[in-house]
Amino acid sequence: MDKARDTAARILNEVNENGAYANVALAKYLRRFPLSDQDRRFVTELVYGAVKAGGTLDWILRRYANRPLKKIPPMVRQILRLGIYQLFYLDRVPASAVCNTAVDLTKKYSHAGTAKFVNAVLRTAVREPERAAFPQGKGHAAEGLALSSQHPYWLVKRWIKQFGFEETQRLCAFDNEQPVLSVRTNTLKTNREALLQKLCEGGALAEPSCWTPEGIRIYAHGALDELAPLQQGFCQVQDESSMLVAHVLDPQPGEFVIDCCSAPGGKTTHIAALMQDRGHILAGDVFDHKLERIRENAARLGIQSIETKRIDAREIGRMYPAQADRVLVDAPCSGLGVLRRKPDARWKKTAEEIAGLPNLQKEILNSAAHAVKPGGVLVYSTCTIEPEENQSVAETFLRNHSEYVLETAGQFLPCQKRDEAMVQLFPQRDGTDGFFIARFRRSLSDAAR
Ligand SMILES: C[S@@+](CC[C@H](N)C(=O)[O-])C[C@H]1O[C@@H](n2cnc3c(N)ncnc32)[C@H](O)[C@@H]1O
Repeated sequence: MDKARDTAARILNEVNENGAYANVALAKYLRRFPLSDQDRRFVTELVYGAVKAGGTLDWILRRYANRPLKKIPPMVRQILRLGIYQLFYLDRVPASAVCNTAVDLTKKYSHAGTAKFVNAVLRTAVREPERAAFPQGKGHAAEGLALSSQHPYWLVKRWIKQFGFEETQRLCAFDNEQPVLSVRTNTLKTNREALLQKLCEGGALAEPSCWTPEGIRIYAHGALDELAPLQQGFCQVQDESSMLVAHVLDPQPGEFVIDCCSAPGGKTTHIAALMQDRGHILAGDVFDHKLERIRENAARLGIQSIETKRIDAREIGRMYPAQADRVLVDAPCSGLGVLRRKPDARWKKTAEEIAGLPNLQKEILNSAAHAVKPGGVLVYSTCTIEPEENQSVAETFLRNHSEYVLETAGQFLPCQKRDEAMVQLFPQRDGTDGFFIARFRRSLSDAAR
């Protein structure tokens, strides 16, 4: 029995059938079922590859399977997806090995008839690959792009409306790139030069980020749990564009700051560092188990000024009326600006789910507005590129809150200032994760209504 493919199929089953996150399921199985280093790498490649190619693999599979995929038992479906992935996307595995191992594996999970079916599907795919040629030409461009770039068709159509075809092509290509690991120097313990030196001495290939004074891009590194400076609290894993948010908030030592949607604490711990760990940061989130992650991060980084609390951000204004110097709303969002970092995310999102988000975002922002002191600052950020969750939410907020003015967020960017009042970073234009940041100031005289 091929242990690597068996493990990969079971992980895929957790992700596709039980909604598990790919990285979490992968880590769990690799811990539970020890494999050789070579097999671990193969399983990782199979799982991430097949998860990212999700809908495209199913489209290919439908060209060869004579029954609806829903009618195929779940484990057999995963085995077929893995088989198709290896045949169409991995050159180095011989086709006969792909078919034989898939058939053997099917016998473990199903009966001989199903094994025959799997054999027929995969061998036909080997003999007639042209059946799976993606549609192209007039009227098929969007579908062809969706299939070849491994993105859902609805999303590609939506982006083509927003950006045009060529920019959508570049955006999808960006999502498929290998993301660079970026870390933020913990300035409470060290400085960027010293950290860069430590990282390089440890064998990493790293360079300073051009977006923030604390950011570092790491191109080559071993396992994260063996990256000593990270374990010792000299840095925090955080995306470069996400590091801009705390700079736009611009917190000062001694202040009371509320971070409403704060887990796992990337921005909260950055805020604490900018405040030199002096003052009080209330880090709220609706999920208890996520608050634990903030406490772990704060302890590792040596931060004292953060208090975590389970709070629905829609209640924050009522609980802390006009009390905070600054409030950050890093809102729950569709995350469409960070798809390259989450191979499973693109297939889990739906247009309906996204349509429901602006209401929640507006409610949170409305409530947060009441928690800001007169003269204080409110920042709204998301990691998406959808105008409905970004500019529209900010504009509605301004219409309903005449006690707030919009400030020029672009002027608070630490390294590359912009004239934009609301900052929107696009992967295909800026080469970073997609991020949105707006900054509002409450007038000194008015009370929020
Ligand atoms: C974009 S993430 C925050 C990331 C975090 N700020 C960071 O930098 O590490 C959004 C967070 O909002 C939380 N959330 C969702 N709905 C919420 C609500 N109604 N009130 C408070 N937090 C909420 C989610 O649990 C999630 O942790």
